[in-house]
Amino acid sequence: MLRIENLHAGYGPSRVLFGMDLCVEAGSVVSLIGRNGMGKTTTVMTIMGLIRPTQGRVYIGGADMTGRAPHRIAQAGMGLVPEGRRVFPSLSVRENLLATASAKRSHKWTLDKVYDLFPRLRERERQSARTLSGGEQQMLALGRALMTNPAMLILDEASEGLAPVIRTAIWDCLVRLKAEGETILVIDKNLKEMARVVDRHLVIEKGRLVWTGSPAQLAAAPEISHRYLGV
Ligand SMILES: Nc1ncnc2c1ncn2[C@@H]1O[C@H](COP(=O)(O)OP(=O)(O)OP(=O)(O)O)[C@@H](O)[C@H]1O
Repeated sequence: MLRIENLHAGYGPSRVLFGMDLCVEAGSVVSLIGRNGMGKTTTVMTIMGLIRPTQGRVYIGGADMTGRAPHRIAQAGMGLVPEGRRVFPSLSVRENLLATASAKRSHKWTLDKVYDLFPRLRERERQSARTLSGGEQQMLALGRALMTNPAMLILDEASEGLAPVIRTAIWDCLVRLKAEGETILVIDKNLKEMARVVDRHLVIEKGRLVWTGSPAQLAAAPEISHRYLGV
């Protein structure tokens, strides 16, 4: 579904990615993990067309999408739940969800289906997004990404800064999405929760892929967690 090869990118003179590789097969859930500042968000921004790589390629569904504009990447099926949520604060919950709705690729995700996944959003349908709690805003950001009927979802730190009970609700939701066959790339720090849903971890260190394996393989290799994750 998504493949990046030998990606080099950064911010002006400051280089962050040094030959990053990554592959997410259709129907799988893959994590991108690594210490702070190693280039996870930069990888996502380059995939989404928000940063232009200086070298390397991004393939989506087999098509070379390197350097394409963000709206073209979204049309190609990438649904991003960005770090920091960024819902439209003055719009209602319902308006936020309808703002991104697209039935171009599939009709799978509708308002009703998102409300079934997150009943709290149905209850707060007419409330403006700015009045939602952090956890509810995160649910809204995820629901909004689903309303684009993406071929693949990317979640950047979706459970960051949320109360434990809300965090669990977000992970439960990812388990459900996986069971429905969604393809997901998830960036997070919570290895324990991720082990419930992730097929494969990808570990990034200084802008390149250094290790890949299942949650069980990672649990059996404490030196990897210690060296690359600082845990
Ligand atoms: N807009 C920017 N301009 C310049 N440098 C940036 C910018 N955004 C990020 N960086 C730098 O790029 C490097 C990689 O940052 P990135 O956000 O990709 O890391 P990350 O792995 O996602 O980390 P975190 O877990 O802290 O979010 C860091 O050194 C960061 O300071």
